[in-house]
Amino acid sequence: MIENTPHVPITIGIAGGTGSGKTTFSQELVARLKTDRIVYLSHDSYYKDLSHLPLEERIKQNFDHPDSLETDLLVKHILDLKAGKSVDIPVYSFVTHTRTAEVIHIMPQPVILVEGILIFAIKELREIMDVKIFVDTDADIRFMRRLKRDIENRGRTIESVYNQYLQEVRPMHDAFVEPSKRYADVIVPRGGKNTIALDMVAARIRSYLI
Ligand SMILES: Nc1ncnc2c1ncn2[C@@H]1O[C@H](COP(=O)(O)OP(=O)(O)O)[C@@H](O)[C@H]1O
Ligand SMILES: Nc1ccn([C@@H]2O[C@H](COP(=O)(O)O)[C@@H](O)[C@H]2O)c(=O)n1
Repeated sequence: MIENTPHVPITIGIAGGTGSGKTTFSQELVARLKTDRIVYLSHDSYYKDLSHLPLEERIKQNFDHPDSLETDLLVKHILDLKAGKSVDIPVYSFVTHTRTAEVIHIMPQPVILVEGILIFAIKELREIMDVKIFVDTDADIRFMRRLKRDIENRGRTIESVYNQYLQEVRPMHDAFVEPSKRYADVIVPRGGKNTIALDMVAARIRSYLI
């Protein structure tokens, strides 16, 4: 049950492991809704800038631990949007592990969609979500998707994806992401291809927007 009145923006969190289909699910949702009264924030945009470190040091960071993200800024941005203020979202590069010089200016809207692997694992974020959806996909499928995506889009080698997965991604998933599933209101198998779940969530948002 969503308790917000139409005057207070509603915040919907979409969590799940890396490669689970969070982005795909969010994009499908936005496409179904056919409205510009929704803003989309990814926790990924708030990775800390590592430009002060040489590249060989940047790649040694654990990007799957909560400390690698500037969560305070994401919380502030969500609260600002809820209060009717616009915000400037950082733009992050997964190739250089740095924030670019650009920002994306976002105006407040009645629906705030927030996505990220750790958003239910961090209390401050979890507590400002009105609806929590966890996209649940088997680890082997997630790894295969990630391998392809990281090589094609994030400038990685097969070896670097293997090593990062074994050293950081899998242990941090087990320590933080998987246990955070218990906080979800809805658990969605098959992610962005689950049309029943997408229709149900889209219908609930539509009724809120009327
Ligand atoms: N249900 C699906 N079937 C096949 N490929 C998918 C599916 N969901 C996502 N993908 C692909 O897997 C990759 C990772 O999906 P994405 O939505 O970006 O995951 P996440 O945001 O959870 O990391 C993308 O290349 C996407 O196109
Ligand atoms: N510089 C970085 C920052 C993050 N990552 C990885 O991104 C994953 C989270 O993004 P998804 O789109 O997959 O949910 C996370 O598992 C980090 O390992 C990275 O590789 N490099």
